[in-house]
Amino acid sequence: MSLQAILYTPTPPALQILDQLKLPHESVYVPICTCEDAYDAIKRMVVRGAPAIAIVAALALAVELSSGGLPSEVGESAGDARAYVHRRLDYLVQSRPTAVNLADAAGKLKAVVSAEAGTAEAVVGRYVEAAEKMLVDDVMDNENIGRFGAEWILENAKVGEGEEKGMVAVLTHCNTGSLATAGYGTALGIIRSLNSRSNLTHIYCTETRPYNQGSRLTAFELVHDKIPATLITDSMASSLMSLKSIAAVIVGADRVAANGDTANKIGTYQLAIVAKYHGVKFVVAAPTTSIDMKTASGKDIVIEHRPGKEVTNVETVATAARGINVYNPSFDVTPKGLIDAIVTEKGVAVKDAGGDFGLSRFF
Ligand SMILES: CSC[C@H]1O[C@H](OP(=O)(O)O)[C@H](O)[C@@H]1O
Repeated sequence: MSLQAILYTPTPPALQILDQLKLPHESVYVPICTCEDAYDAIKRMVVRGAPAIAIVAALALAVELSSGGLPSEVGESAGDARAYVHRRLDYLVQSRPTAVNLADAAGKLKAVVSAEAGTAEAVVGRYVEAAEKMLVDDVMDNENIGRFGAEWILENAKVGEGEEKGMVAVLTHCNTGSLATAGYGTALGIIRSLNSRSNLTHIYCTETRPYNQGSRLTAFELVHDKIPATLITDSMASSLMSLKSIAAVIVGADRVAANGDTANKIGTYQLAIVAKYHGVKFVVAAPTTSIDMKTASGKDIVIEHRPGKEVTNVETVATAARGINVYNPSFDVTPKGLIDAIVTEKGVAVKDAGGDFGLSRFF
């Protein structure tokens, strides 16, 4: 049975998320009944992953509207309903700033309700229908990313010879699987596709300090799926690429700027530098919901900084000297020059002779 970060039923309207702060030790689902529940869960990273947080936010409002309808103080007109939906989405978008998926979903949902000229009930109905479609679409997008990414790597990366003819070993960072999306995953979706085609010899996953998405979540998914995998600390990645034949580094994205610069989990940028040095392909897996054509380049991407306790503590145990200052940016930006391919559900973008990814063709 595949792992699911998000459980949703339309009737009765109910949303539950897997508490990722408790993984890998416990698999506990927690109910999300209101936008406040969703905001808190996203902020505290009970649920995380660029696509997953967008879908949880969208469905939380769907459950809130389906369960209790519009609050009495909102009014009964379609205009009142539209304004209320806009306000709730604006609130949810503030929960985490770097991943564009949340703002992208909010913008699309606002457009849907703004186009509904009927009654307040019709506005609510259109919203719920559009939010539910995001859950379904994300899985299909990830399966397409998996297929396109596996094909590109096998055609363009250093594949094995002899006994490992046509096979590849790859490295991934953070968690981009079923625990970061509605299912299957983006970068991990490519890895699942390589594995299902029997073209994967091994995957190395980084621990991904300080939240440990790699050791706690990606390792959990790979063991669950019985995919041959090895966990390394973040500091081992350059040595691994110097000693092992790694065909590609495959990572996710929180926000791909219009020029291809990519914000992703902290530590991604240094992996791209090391990959370039060792001639290893560097592949970004990003649904078009992670591409922000309104942000020109990486320098314009807001980087979330998180509490120092994520660095000084492992769960409740303090491991750092009390009183030390902490620098804890949750993301960094990899410049487009270090990226060989951006794999979307609509196809693979590579740079032209002028260094342009031409991402506008996907919109
Ligand atoms: C397909 S998930 C994309 C992206 O989201 C993760 O960030 P976080 O765990 O802080 O939500 C990570 O950067 C993944 O690469």
